[in-house]
Amino acid sequence: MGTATGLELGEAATTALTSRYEQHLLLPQWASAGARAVPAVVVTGFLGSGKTTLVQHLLDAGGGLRIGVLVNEAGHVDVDSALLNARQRNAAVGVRPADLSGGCACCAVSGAFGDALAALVGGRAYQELDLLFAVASVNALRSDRGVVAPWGCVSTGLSALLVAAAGRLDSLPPYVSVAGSQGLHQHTRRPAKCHAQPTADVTLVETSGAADAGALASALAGGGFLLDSVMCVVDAEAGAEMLRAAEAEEAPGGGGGGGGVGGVALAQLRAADLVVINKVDLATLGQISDLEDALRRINPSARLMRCRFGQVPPETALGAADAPCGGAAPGAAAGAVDGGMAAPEAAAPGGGAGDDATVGGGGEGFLSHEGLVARPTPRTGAGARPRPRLLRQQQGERAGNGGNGSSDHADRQRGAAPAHAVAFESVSVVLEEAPLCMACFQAWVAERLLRTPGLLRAKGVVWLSQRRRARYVFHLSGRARAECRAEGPWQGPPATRLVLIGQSDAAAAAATMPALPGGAGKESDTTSRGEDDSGLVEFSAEGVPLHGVVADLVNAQVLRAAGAAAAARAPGARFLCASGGAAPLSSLTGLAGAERPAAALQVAFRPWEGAPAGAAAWEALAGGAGAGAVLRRAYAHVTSCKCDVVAEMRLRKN
Ligand SMILES: Nc1nc2c(ncn2[C@@H]2O[C@H](COP(=O)(O)OP(=O)(O)OP(=O)(O)O)[C@@H](O)[C@H]2O)c(=O)[nH]1
Repeated sequence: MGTATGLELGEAATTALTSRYEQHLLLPQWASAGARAVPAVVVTGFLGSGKTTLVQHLLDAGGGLRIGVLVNEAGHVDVDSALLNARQRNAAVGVRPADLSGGCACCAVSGAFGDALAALVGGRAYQELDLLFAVASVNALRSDRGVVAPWGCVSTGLSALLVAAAGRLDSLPPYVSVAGSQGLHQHTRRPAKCHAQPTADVTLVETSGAADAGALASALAGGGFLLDSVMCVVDAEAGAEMLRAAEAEEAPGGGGGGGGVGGVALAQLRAADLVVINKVDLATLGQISDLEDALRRINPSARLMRCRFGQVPPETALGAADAPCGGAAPGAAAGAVDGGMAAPEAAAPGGGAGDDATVGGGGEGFLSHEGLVARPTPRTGAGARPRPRLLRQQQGERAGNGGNGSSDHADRQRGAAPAHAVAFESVSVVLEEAPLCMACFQAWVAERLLRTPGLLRAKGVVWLSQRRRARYVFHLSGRARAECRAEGPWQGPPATRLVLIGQSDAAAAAATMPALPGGAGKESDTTSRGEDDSGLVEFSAEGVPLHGVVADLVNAQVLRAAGAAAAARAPGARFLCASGGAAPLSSLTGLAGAERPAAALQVAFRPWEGAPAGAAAWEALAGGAGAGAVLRRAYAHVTSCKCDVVAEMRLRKN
């Protein structure tokens, strides 16, 4: 099945996950559990690093496995489950949302999470499902409160077969106990037991990027779930810089005390069994190499794995704690750091040649799952299974050695505020009455969101007047990279719902929208009118990819040229949206450039005095040196070659 990024999953990938799962069930600790415990994987990572993207990939790769997902979300607008649901072929089922309000949610998360787990395994709908896709939304921030989102499901039949084959029949006594409201060390408090028939094969737990995974892991481990491993996703482009700052902050005299952004990131990394270095398409080999050095310093025993768009080999979702530690697998080249995979295209150690080039798909030094031959991770001994690092840490802390991770919750026990509670604020923006003018939205993004210091993340869905029927998904993450793309029609009533997350009052500052409804800008007038296409130009480059044409590069050129031309002529007119087309939707990450192919691009111009409308505006702004010319130049050689592929370039006004 194609993903939103256009990357394909092979049958081998799904089979690999299934066979990894079978191996799990045959392990002695699972067989002797006396209950049908469900393996649980905690997926953590800093804000915007790509957790949802990775989880989505694993869901796509799930094949016959019934995978439940609990999403620990920041902010009261539950964006992540909406985003996941949007891409799922699942129907939502009617499990009543649970209110998780009250208290610092990361520290109250065990109780809330416990309730979510209990409901998960006890609900009637759950009993009827083959595969559960569960989303538990838990607020990890101070200002907003979370809710547990409705759960969705898909049906397959393979899992029952696997369970039977492994001798783990559903008639085994089911038992789930989840407990604790005070974080890592008190997971036996407030026991909440639920007798039910758990039928999910694997539970993936996605934490919000601001959350400490410890409380979630404790709740899982203290219940009928077996904590399999903790994965931490890191942004290849933004990661090294952030970790440098975090380590400096943590150093004696650094003044951080773990209460800043970096403290949360370090705690997450130290708890990880597997660190996924995501977004390698945006980073140079030098950046990735620096990042890997930092990661090995912070957590020498974690496995490291590079990928883009979360495309890890699906079977790594299970058994990360089993793999040989220390980064590189035996026999793998230095830098090719997957403990469980053969790696024919090993990354160049130390950055290698091409240090200045980003590491795109298949580029030098890039290690992706494509082309890799999956094989099971070797075990360290007959039946041996190392405990996930997080559990080892907790054990160490209880034994009084302090450990490295989860000092946040240790602080909490000593009465101090948890680190994340003082580090982040979230603000939700909900506009239901009218769609937004695309140009105004773009201007707000370019002039406000991208220029507010301390704003770490923004995401959500956007309702635009130029495309009322299309549901646009917006992300701002990493190094001020903004992306907005249409993802099909609205499933429910359209509305703009955004969550902004930042340090201190950055989110609140950024949320002011002078040019949007409710604000003071005159442009807001346009939103109350009908379909408004003034200033919007959609142009398509159809027929790509062509022989001899690198669509990614062409798109990057187009966007840069259009952005530069537009920005020079009209401030705020340089933000581009990708729209759906015949080709897979693409991700236009970055304001002025894109490294990924697009089927159709949109650019909207904020009206300015004397601006011509529509296509004329496009020509006025981008005409001579703009996108049209760039496209024509890029494809010029194709028409004169012997290829039977024809480049069709169009500038199309909506
Ligand atoms: N270029 C590029 N963009 C990526 C990659 N992976 C994810 N993204 C984009 O990064 C943005 C954030 O991705 P998410 O998966 O939502 O990140 P997240 O970690 O779940 O975010 P939070 O839950 O808010 O912490 C989205 O715009 C993704 O499309 C990648 O490998 N390369």
